[in-house]
Formats: sequence, C-alpha cells, structure tokens
Amino acid sequence: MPVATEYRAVPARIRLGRPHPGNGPVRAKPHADKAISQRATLLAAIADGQSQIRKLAGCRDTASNLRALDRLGVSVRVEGTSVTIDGVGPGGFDFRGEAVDAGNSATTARLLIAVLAGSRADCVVDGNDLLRNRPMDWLMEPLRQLGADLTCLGREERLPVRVAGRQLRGGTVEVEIDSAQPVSAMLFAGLAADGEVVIRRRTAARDHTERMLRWTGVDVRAAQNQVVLTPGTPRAFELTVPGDPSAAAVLAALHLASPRASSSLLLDDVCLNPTRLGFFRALRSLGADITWQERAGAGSPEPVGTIEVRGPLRLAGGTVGGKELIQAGIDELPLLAALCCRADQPLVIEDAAELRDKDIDRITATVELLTQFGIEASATSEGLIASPSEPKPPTELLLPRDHRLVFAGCVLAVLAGGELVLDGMDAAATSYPALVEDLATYVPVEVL
Ligand SMILES: O=C(O)C1=C[C@@H](OP(=O)(O)O)[C@@H](O)[C@H](O)C1
Ligand SMILES: C=C(OP(=O)(O)O)C(=O)O
Repeated sequence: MPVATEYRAVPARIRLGRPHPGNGPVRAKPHADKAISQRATLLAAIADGQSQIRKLAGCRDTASNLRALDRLGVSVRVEGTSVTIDGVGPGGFDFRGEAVDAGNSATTARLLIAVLAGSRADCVVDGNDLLRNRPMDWLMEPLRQLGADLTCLGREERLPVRVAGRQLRGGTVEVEIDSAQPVSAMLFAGLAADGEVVIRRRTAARDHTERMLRWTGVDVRAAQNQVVLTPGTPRAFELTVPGDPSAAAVLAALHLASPRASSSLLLDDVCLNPTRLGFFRALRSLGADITWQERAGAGSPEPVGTIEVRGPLRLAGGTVGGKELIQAGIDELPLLAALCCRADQPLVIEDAAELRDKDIDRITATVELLTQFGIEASATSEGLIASPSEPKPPTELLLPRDHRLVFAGCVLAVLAGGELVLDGMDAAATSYPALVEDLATYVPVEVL
C-alpha cells in the first residue's frame, strides 16, 4: 500500500519587497532535523518491533526515504508528522525487484545501500540526475571490504548501484573522506555482520547514528579516530525528532541580515549536538553574540535546547577552518559566506573540499552567487575567499538548483535591501518547505 509521502512544494518564483523595518524579539521553532529523521526511519526499519517517530522532517529528502522503504516492503504508516514503522531486523529485507529511487537524497541512497548489502535483497538503488553525479566510491570500497556485492551500473562508481545482498563479515575498514555518511553507512551495514566492525575515520563528524544505536541498546564505542560496533538488533523505539540546527542557521542568518537584527532571536527545541553547531560556533568566533542552553530531561539521544542570537550583525572576518568545525557546519558554509559580506575583514573558508561533491559544486556556486551581488570572491581548492562589501541586488536572480544555495541567496537578498525577483526557490523543498513563510517574517513576499 503506498504511503503518504508527499512533501510541500515551495513556489519557484517570488518577488521580495523592502525588508520590514522595526525591531522586537522573534521566537521560533525550527522544523525537525533532516539528518536525524533519515537515520531514525532506517533504524526503525531494521529494529526489533514497531517504532514510532514523531515530528519527522516533512521535506523532499525524507519523503524519498519513506517512499524507498515502502517500495522495499516495509510497513510505513504516516499520520500527520508521525510515522509508525514495523522493523524487519538487520538483514531482514528480501525485496527482489527493480530500482528503488532515493530522489535527490544522498543520505537515503548511501544508508540504503548499506542496509541492503547485508540483507537478502537484490535490487538497484538509483537517484535523480543530481544524485547520479555524486560519488559513491568511498562508500562502496569499505562495504566491499566487509564482503558486500555491489555493481555500479552508472559511470565511475556512481548511481545506479546494484546491491546483491549477502552475509557480511566483521573486520576493520578505513573511511577515506571527512564525511559522516560512510561512517553511518558502515554502522548500519555492520549490524548484520558476523563479527565486530572497526571503522577508522579521518574526522569525527555528526554522530547521530552512534547516539541512536547506543540509545536502542546496540554496543557502539566511539573514539576520535575510530568507531567500534558489535553487531546486534536495535530495540524498537519512540522518538521525537528535535529541531534542525541547519534550519536554525537559516533563521539566524535571515534575522541577522534584516533590519530587526538589533533585537534578539530565540530558537527553541533545537538539536544542540556539538557535531552540528559549526555555523554558530564559527559565527561566534567571528564576533557574533550567540549562546545556547540545553534543556534538561529531553528524553532523546540528542541534547536539545534554545539558541539565542543577539544582533546587530558585527563580524570581524578571518579564517574558518579545521576539519571538525567545518564538518559541524558543512551545509551552512554558503550562509556563512553570505553574512560575511558585512565583516570587517575578508572571510577565508578552508578544509571544505567536500562541498564540491554536494547536490552541485557548492564552492563554485557560492562564489558565483556572491559575485552576482557584486561581492568579490574567489574559489580555492578546498574553500573560498570573500572580501566584504555592501551587496547590490540584481533585478532578478536565477538561484542555483540546490537548497543550501537558495538559503544563502535569500540572506544576500535581505542584506541587499530586497526589491528583487528570486527564481528557483523550489529547490528549498529538499530540506525546508516553509522557507517562503519564514522569509515573510523579515521581508514582504509576493508569489509570482
Ligand atoms: O549524514 C548526513 O545526514 C549528512 C551529512 C552531510 O554530508 P557529509 O557527511 O557528506 O558531509 C551533509 O552534507 C548532509 O546534509 C547530510
Ligand atoms: C547534501 C545534503 O544532503 P544529502 O547528502 O543527503 O543529499 C544536504 O542536505 O545539504
């Protein structure tokens, strides 16, 4: 039976007026976290029994995830923002058929390949044209070391990938890039292996999978450069997904860019996992007045609390780098670059080569976006340099086909005083279907 996996579309073309004047504090709850939602549904699908996830992120990527699970024969029932999933246990998938479509979501595709690798399934994982361009080699290589049978049907180790499920073995694998995704994927695959799995990693990045596995009774031990997993079956669970720090970053950036910046912004119920707060930590190191406070007894594997942002926007500029800080704010670097057009000194972003392998090359796209607002910026091999200057709005801007760049474009548009047409807003639905409504807090929006 098909599940309700629609996501709310975002209008493609809007006209912004002049940002609302005035002040007064703003209080908001960012929508539910996408990375946690992605992991929670997959974990529920291989848990022991029926799980319920409340406040699942209602965006295009999680809709792709639920649709894929439904196609694989998992019982997925959606009611509003809650979803109930009947787990089949690690290795329990036995779907034999054609393609399972991960849409635009690399997290869905990569984690699915991993859980399918150790199951009885035999099928193809595919994605849309942007996802077919994204690398899978650093995912497939360590999976193959555990015995996975993966065949690339696309070009150069890209999607579509055929997964012929089989019993995986334990062992030690190396993850060759900074990304969190291969570590999460190896943990998901390792649950069905026949012995302990040791994952050696270069960088400690977002650790939602480790936290959720421990929380559901699986033995996972993490140190700086490795994670060790004893195979096992996660217990079924009930989870309320906390607010998305990436959405909190968009709201914070819009607020700081707007004439309301001198009043405070309070963001409630946000996931305060330190591996996700890179944007806020970086802004603070550049001089912004931002604090966060954990709420006691949130009853979830993640720390949850409130972020307070106090303007006005005053940034010193300087270098943002270091692999862990960059990983903790990897999706927010275009936003950071946008805000830094108001800094005293140039912004230098380092250690961010991975940005080239996102939906599009986010280093090149950020530089081009800044340039369209008259800001001098250039790409480096692993990041970018942007010189501060007052942004000038083009009359009309065709946004890149990438949600993270759409957010940065909106922030630049508000900084530049609005009064322009933004085209290509629809890409925001990948992670942020309420973007236009939230933008309207700061600037009049007319849907064209
Ligand atoms: O694991 C995840 O849920 C994600 C990890 C990040 O990718 P990398 O781990 O490749 O940096 C991030 O860009 C993406 O938005 C989601
Ligand atoms: C790149 C992103 O996600 P994914 O890798 O899952 O496509 C993102 O959300 O910015």
